[in-house]
Amino acid sequence: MTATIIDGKAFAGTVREKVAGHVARLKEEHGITPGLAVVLVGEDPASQVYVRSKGKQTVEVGMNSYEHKLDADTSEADLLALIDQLNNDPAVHGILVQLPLPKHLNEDLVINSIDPAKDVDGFHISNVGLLGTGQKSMVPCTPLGCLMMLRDHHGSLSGMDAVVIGRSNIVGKPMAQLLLGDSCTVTIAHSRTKDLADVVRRADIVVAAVGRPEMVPGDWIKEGATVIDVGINRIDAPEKGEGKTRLVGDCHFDSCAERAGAITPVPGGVGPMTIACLLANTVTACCRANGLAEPEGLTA
Ligand SMILES: Nc1nc(=O)c2c([nH]1)NC[C@@H]1CN(c3ccc(C(=O)N[C@@H](CCC(=O)O)C(=O)O)cc3)C=[N+]21
Repeated sequence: MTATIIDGKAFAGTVREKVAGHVARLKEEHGITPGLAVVLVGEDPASQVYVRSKGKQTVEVGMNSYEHKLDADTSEADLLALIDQLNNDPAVHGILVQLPLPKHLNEDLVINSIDPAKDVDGFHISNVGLLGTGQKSMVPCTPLGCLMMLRDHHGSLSGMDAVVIGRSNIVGKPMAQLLLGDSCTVTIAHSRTKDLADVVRRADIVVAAVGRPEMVPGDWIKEGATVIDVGINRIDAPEKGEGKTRLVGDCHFDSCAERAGAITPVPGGVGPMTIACLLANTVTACCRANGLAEPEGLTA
């Protein structure tokens, strides 16, 4: 079998169009412009790229973007004071604090100081609990993007065997909750899992989110399975010239594509959907804050 490529870049474009439509309606009918605040502490180059691209897309769909860049040695008190200010700013409907934070800052404390209603990353303990109990919450962007692509490809996911490789709070665990919510039989595998190859071979849906370049080979993939590759790893590419690099996923693309029924590429798969879902979550947060109907097709 040669896999269908799930084009996350194109799908993200359609999500952004939907978001733009809701933003236009919020402006015309209610005089409200959704606003997203992004806080970046320090100067990690990869984070700067991500924050810039996010700010650009926020403006492109008609929303307000507020960027706060703080020095790497910013104190916890100063960061918490900024979050408090954003929590109380009615023009700000979504707040994202770029992770990872510099070592001297307590990530859990910082995330849990964000108003859960503005927590467009869905990382606040309150949103984690709401998702785990099947209540309305803000859903983490990467898993939400993966779910949208899976639903689009399969329609119903009910009864499918899903294996999530990776148990992080930002991808693995919320992804498992969402798949369970769609009635999959869910296994969460990780670095201590015994016979990982055999566990993955049972899966109709494989979500790889470990951050290890090309660790899943094609012979782990059941014939016809759907592979969602969350990994974005930069590796050396001497074949492109000295000092050159390229992006690869957690799955070995060519061999997995030979066995899978469908697969997401890296780049152009989950990454663009993550940013599109951040915009979607901001519109959702804005609607909820104003007591308006949820935007259709943009929530879990
Ligand atoms: N609070 C917080 N929320 C996040 O959502 C968050 C974060 N912190 N910290 C960093 C990671 C990383 N992340 C990416 C999103 C999109 C691409 C993306 O669109 N990647 C392109 C490739 C980009 C390139 O060429 O380098 C692609 O996969 O096609 C990458 C990385 C969000 N993150």
